[in-house]
Amino acid sequence: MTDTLDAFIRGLPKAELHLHIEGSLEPELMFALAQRNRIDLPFQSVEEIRAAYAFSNLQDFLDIYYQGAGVLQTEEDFQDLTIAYFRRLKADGGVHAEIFYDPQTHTDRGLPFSVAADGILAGMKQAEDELGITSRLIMSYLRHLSEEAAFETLRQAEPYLDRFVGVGLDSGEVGHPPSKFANVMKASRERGLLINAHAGEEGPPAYVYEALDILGVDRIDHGNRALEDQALTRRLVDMGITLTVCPLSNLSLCVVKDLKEHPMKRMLDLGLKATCNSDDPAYFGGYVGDNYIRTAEAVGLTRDDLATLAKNSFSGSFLPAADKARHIAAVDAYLAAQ
Ligand SMILES: Nc1ncnc2[nH]cnc12
Ligand SMILES: [Zn+2]
Repeated sequence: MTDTLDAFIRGLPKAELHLHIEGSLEPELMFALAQRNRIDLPFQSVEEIRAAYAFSNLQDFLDIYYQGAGVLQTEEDFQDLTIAYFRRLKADGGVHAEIFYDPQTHTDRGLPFSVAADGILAGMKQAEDELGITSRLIMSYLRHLSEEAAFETLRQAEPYLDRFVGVGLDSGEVGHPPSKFANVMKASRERGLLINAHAGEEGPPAYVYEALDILGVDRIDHGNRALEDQALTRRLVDMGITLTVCPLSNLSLCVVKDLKEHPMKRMLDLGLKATCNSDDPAYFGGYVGDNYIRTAEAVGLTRDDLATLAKNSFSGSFLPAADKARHIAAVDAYLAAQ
């Protein structure tokens, strides 16, 4: 990889559309918050934490990720976590982000609903004021829990609904198909929320069909396994559905064995609206810029491919049409200036 491609990617204006804020908790901050909140961690050092980040599948990762989130106790903790992420995004040329958080991970350990929500929203405002980065917040339902528990989360979220752009569906996919959440997703949509679902990360193409047909999703998170089904792939292309693809996550969680086998290039060549994202960057070895760079290296993305990814990140965002057009024009202007 030449330095020039690295610089080209970091300067390319982009949005991140698939980021779990709890997944941006770096070991250093985990240690600092554990100390601040007098919480014992089962690790003696930052190096020991990083050494534990060797996953063979999604569940391996989730076990450590939910444990790590336990150090987040106060609004200030969530604000510190959030602004730290946006500083990284700024360094990678990010100008907008639509971020997930998992309310149930926090309410289930006794925090009031307001603590995480207010802290993250404060961090997002700080990012806009200090860094000029805009953002939107998406609350995700944990799919290993019941639909009833998701309904309870929607009830608790009632005072915040004007500050959430949408809902998501995450956590362990296999055995928890989108159809399990049909009613709560319908209720969420009726409250004006846009619908996202992780589908086709580890789960089969049938889960992607369910996300489309039963949930009526506005975006699919991951979507890799849709490529196993030609008719489904064609449908995603025809519908222009945005896929929030996460290459380094896919590598860490063994969705692909080698980054050289990653389908990103194939997705673009097929005309899918793929975007490039980091998912849980503190756990998967890279933020959004690293995801662009390492994928470009591994599968041979051209500058035009990279610009397409950046444009897809804006066209697939939940921003108003005029803002999308302004950001896409900025990508074209950036390309023309090279
Ligand atoms: N990659 C992922 N898949 C499902 N749930 C998640 N929660 C955080 N990251 C996730
Ligand atoms: Zn995810």
